[in-house]
Amino acid sequence: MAYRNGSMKAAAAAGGGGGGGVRPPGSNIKSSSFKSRLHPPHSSGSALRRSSTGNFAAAADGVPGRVRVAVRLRPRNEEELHADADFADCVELQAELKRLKLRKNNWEADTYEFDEVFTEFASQKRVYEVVAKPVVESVLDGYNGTVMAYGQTGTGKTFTLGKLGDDDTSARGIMVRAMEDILVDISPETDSVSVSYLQLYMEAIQDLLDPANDNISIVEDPKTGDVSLPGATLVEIRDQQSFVELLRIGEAHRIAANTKLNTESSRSHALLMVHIKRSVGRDDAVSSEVDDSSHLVKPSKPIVRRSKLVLVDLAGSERVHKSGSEGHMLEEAKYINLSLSALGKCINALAENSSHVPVRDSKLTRLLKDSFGGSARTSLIVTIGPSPRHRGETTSTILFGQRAMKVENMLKIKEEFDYKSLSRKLEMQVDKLIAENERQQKEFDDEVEKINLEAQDRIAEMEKNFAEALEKETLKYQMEYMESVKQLEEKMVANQRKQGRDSLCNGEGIAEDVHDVKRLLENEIQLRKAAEEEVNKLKSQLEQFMKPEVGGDAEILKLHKLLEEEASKKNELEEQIKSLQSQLLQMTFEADQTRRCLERSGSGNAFGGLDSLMSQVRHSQYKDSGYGQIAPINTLCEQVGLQKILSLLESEDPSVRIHAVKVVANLAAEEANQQRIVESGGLTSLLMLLRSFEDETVRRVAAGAIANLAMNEANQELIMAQRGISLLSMTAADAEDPQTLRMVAGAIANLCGNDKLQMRLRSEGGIKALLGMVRCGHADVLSQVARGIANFAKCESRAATQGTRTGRSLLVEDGALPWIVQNANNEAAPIRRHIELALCHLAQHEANAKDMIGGGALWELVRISRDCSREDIRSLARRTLNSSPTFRAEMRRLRIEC
Ligand SMILES: Nc1ncnc2c1ncn2[C@@H]1O[C@H](COP(=O)(O)OP(=O)(O)OP(=O)(O)O)[C@@H](O)[C@H]1O
Repeated sequence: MAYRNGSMKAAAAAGGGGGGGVRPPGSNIKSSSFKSRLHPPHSSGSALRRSSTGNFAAAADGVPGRVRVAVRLRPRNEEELHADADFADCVELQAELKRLKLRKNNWEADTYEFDEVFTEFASQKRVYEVVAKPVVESVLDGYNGTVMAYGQTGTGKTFTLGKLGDDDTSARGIMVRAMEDILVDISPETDSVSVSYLQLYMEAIQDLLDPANDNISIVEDPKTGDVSLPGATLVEIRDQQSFVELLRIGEAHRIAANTKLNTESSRSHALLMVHIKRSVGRDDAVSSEVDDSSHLVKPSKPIVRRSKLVLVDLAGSERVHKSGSEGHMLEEAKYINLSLSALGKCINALAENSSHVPVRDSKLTRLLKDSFGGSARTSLIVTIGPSPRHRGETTSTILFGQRAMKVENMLKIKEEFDYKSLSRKLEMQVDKLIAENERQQKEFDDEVEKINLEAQDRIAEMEKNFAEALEKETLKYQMEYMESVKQLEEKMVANQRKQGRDSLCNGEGIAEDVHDVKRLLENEIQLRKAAEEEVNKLKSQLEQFMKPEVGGDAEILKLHKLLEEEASKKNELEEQIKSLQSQLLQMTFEADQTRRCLERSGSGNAFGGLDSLMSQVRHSQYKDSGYGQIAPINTLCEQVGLQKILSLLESEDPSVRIHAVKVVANLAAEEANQQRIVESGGLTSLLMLLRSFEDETVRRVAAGAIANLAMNEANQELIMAQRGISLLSMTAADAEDPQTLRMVAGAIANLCGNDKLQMRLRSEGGIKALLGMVRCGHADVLSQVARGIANFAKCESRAATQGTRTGRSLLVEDGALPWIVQNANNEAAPIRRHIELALCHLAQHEANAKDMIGGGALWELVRISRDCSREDIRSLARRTLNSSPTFRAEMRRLRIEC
């Protein structure tokens, strides 16, 4: 067994990468491998990538990568089986040792070591996986790659690279299998694959996908040295089927010829260029412009890797005398050989690290500039035939492969920013930001609206509270004022009573009373001051409220109005105080007058001398007792005579007077007797009895009799004419017994129902007498008082309707309203009923409306209109409220519906 010479050994040793070159037997020959021991950066981790053991670290600076070379032996063809039947193959393969022995003769052989040695039995699959797959993987990782077949014509270059395997998929060549792996690995959403298919024929580059395009220029990037063919058709590949179709089209356009050595001899170099563009996002490479937007997802900076896989099916080198090429085919052969020879020279130069590599000698070397000594990962498969007849060509091929193994490439990854993709991503980001901004703006607007509404609600509530507080205060001061007036009036009545009772009234008592009244006035002045202070307080609250942020102009105007009303009420109070002061002066004057008058007249006994009648009365009583039954009063009257009975009313004997008054009262209860009693002077006598302070019974019975007489309209006028109202008022002020008061109140109540007596009754203190009696608190008394007020109000209302009366009610003027309002909801039904009617009558007169509103009567009227158990009163109240403009306006203001 022969070995190659020493110079080859040295060259092989210098080849690096742990492989290649001829090694002497027993020397430390390392088995080379197509599989690199380096791993590429940014591996996508696909199944395809996992099969790779390539290592391409430090891609930016490039990693060294020797050209890998495999040799493939074609099986003997038909012709060789016959022609060389008696001869052994010119090569002997030791595949497991990756060695090839080239026989020089029967006893001598040269041994060559390759990165891989494929016997004639090697499958297409294995050839692909060993030779091409590592390159394909590198390309998918972003490196350029070249797989090239070189060999004598007819040795299986096209078979190895371009076989489509239509009928037998196991026969598929490297081109088909490479694309299958590429399509499996890439992501259709972010990556793209496109191909161009060209042939270099007689130094012209023709587009196999568009044969008319037959003079494509080679463009070299002066900076990077990258080679490109911008004029070539570039077809994007989406599926395997369309790719195979493309190959079929290209194959159909490839120039081939029938030579002696190959019936389908390719007459051109074919180059399939597969361009891969892959997007690789990098989270660590975020642009500073978006760093501030921490709430946003940072867009990764889009990186694109562009790589290129070049699959080269070289035309076969041929000895023209063997191939039988002549004429045009000879020309073709010359071009083929010329370009292959140029390729060989370049590889020699590169293998020997020559400073000059004659790349420009042919288009083939220009096209493959990157594949040998460039930045691509390159695999070369050299195909050989077994025939000893072609030993020379086989040797030449093997030596070409050996030299190629010494060529060192510097693998570089090509990455660039994908500005288009970045722009798209940023646009999406901007859209998101705009949408987010709009959402936040809407949220903000909604929030502002909500706050506005809440503020309005709060202002409305404050307004309401303020109005309520104001109203409450007003009411409070009015009540206090009324209370003061009442006290004054009580005092006045007490004075009257004292004047009437004490014949010798001395100046000291009056002075005391005057002093008391003055004290009350001082209290009143204090109250007025308190009211003024309250008004000032309200004013300051108003000023506070007038601040722009609290209330608007309308609110301020409203408050002004309320203040004005408050001030006018205060003025009214002052007026009333003045009036009370003048009344006090009048009272003092009258008291003096009365005292003087009494001093002048002295006291006397107007009654007497009726003993006989008395005995009859006593007898009558006795008879009643003795017979067990009461004799009818009328019978007594007939027997004794009315005149006689009436005269007994003035008897000096108190017991006689009592019996006599009882008799008269019983008679007065009969309507038929009333006129006779009055005509006979009974009314006068009865009125006089009211003065008999010493006996409550006499006064009570007399008052009852007067009350009965007062039921008759004619008698009412007589009672009034005889100053009966003054006497009744006096009794009302003085009496303590509820029954006496009930009788007096009943009598006055009857008088109140007379239209003609209204003014006089009032001027003689009838209303005040009525009101004075409420101090008693007895329901019977209160009921009579309420009845009197209702009667009076009814007459007033009638007079107002008839136009005979104007101005506000005398009841109101005499201060009846607070008591009326206070008792409008009295639990005793008779009292309540009379007062409800009184309120309705008062309300019918528009002049009373303002006082009634001020006094709180409106609320009672509204309640009556809603709750009164009697339908007629309910509807009367409703009608009354609705017919009064003042009430209507107030109800609108208070948002009350009736
Ligand atoms: N490994 C192989 N196994 C079986 N048949 C093969 C093998 N290699 C080549 N052949 C056959 O040999 C013949 C020639 O092969 P092919 O056309 O691929 O050679 P070539 O090197 O491309 O020739 P040329 O350079 O003239 O184009 C074909 O019929 C092919 O089928």
